[in-house]
Amino acid sequence: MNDASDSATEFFNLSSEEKMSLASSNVHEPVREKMGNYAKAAYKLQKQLMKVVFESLGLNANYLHDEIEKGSQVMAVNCYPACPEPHLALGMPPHSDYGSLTIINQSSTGLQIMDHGKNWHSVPVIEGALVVQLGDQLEIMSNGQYKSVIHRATVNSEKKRLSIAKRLKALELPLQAKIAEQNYLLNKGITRFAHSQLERLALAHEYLPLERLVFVQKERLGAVEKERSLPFDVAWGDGFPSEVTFE
Ligand SMILES: O=C(O)CCC(=O)C(=O)O
Ligand SMILES: [Fe+2]
Repeated sequence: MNDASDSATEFFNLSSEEKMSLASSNVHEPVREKMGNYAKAAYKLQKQLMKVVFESLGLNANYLHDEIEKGSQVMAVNCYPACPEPHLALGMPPHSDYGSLTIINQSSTGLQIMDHGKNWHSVPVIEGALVVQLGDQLEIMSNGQYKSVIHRATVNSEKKRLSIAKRLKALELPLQAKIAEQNYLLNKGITRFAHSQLERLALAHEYLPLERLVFVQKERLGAVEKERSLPFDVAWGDGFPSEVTFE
């Protein structure tokens, strides 16, 4: 943990030229060693946590094993310089992460999460502790039993803040999870196809909380339905079977 934080600090203290000199397409270069070790350790932890989550849902601990192995891992190292007017600025706007699990290592307070009453709470920094956040994919997979947390990053007037966010997203949900996803989204008034479109939009625009995606989709759906007078699934369907049986 400390190695990764130190590497991030060292990196952001470099000049632009020095930063450029470290650019490479080889993720195994020695310069990446400390961060690479951290990424590996965080990935191991994420996989263990996914097992616990699946077990808590009454599923096999190895559920989605292959999809997780083949899924994507992104490590974002965020640097928020000190801001003279922190009440007027945000380091990162409110969003939920689109993957399953994110592990955050923050150098100082700044991460805030939103509760049901839409109040913001600061996540304390506890020496040696990491923050685990659930993302949209887990909310969808668990049919809403687990909630994707809406969070944001505030800035500080005196000191620069660093955070390392290690994200994990399973590749493609298998059929059973897709059914759950489809039902969940349908309950919210959104088709899976439209969700995937919106997910792409979210990726392109970096972040959009799930609730916001649903809202945007509903707005669009209203417009499309009016325009074409077609039933919900026909207007936005993706060929996903409406009835599937399991053994
Ligand atoms: O800086 C933080 O604590 C939050 C970072 C974050 O939410 C992200 O990278 O997705
Ligand atoms: Fe995030």
